[in-house]
Amino acid sequence: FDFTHTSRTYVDPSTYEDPYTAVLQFAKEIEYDLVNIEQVIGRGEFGEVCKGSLAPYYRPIAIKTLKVGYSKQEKLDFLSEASIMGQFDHPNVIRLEGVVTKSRPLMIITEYMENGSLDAYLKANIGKLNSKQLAQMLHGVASGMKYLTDMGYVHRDLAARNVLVDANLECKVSDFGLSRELEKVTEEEVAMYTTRGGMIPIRWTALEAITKRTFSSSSDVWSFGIVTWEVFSNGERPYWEMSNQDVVHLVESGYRLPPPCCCPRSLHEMMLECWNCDRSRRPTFNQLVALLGHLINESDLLADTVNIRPVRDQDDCIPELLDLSSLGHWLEQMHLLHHKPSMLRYGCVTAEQIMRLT
Ligand SMILES: CCCCn1c(-c2ccccc2C)cn2c3c(=O)[nH]c(=O)n(C)c3nc12
Repeated sequence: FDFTHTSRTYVDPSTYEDPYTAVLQFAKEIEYDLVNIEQVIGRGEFGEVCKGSLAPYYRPIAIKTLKVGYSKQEKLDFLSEASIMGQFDHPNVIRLEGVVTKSRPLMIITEYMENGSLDAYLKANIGKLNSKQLAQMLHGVASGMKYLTDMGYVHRDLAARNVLVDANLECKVSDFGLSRELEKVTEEEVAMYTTRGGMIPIRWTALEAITKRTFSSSSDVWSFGIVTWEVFSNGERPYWEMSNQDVVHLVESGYRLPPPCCCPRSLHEMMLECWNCDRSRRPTFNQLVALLGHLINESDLLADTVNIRPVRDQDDCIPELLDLSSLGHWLEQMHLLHHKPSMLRYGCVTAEQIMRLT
């Protein structure tokens, strides 16, 4: 037995018959009067997400509330998220402050992340983050996922929308539901298969998890590859407007997302490793943390981008031109040229270049 590796294993809250016992086992009950709700910052399916502060020090907090009229199952899922979060203690996993269960509405209270969810942050900061900063953000996500894997927790919904960003651009894994909050996955993304009554967001989920419902830390690694693509694509939607059906067929036939505009070759290679159809051949989060750490410390991370930056005068702010041979080739192979409009929004190719593709 390896005594050096003392990882506490995560306890599935559904092993407790009473959800209240589970949540108070892992979460601190907070006095409702100490919670100051300041403003609504998001809307979950179960209720609102608010920014607030916690007396007596008025530390900034985020609060998830469970709306009145919730079902028994919704209460179970709501409390189980707190029971799960309360077991974790890592700088790259959102920290639980406590819960309000002795008054209504039920609340889950966490540390406050000033820069919100990663997908929204990327869309709001297009072109402002360099490859090294993006790789550092991914290093944080991978570190959080390594910790969760060591704790024996499989996330099943790792996506940029479920990662939060603090004031120092530190990224923290969030969203520990047992079933998935619908509003995060549109109806169109709901797969036919579900595991425990939850919904599966197809374009982030490993093939074997979609077809055989085998979720594992290796299927979380596949999702991490998709998050890497999102991070280097300014929060672009994976597979653009393609239908779920197309995504599954495309991936089953071995196709993979192309390198994002201005993405270092090493990062796209890492994505492809995460998307190996044989899950035993994918890297572990341990290896991903080490690889990203190495790339960040290597000074020339920027050097090996996939796209050749044309020599332009300084004030020219036109983004990198895509290496169209790869993009055009990829689109052609998949007869996806009808996705031209979305490629234009993609921000790296011009209309005239797309026309040249046809
Ligand atoms: C993807 C997470 C959505 C809900 N949520 C949470 C959160 C997440 C899980 C349990 C409880 C809470 C309050 C913190 N924060 C935050 C935050 O700290 N800062 C933010 O700006 N936003 C939008 C947040 N949204 C949340």
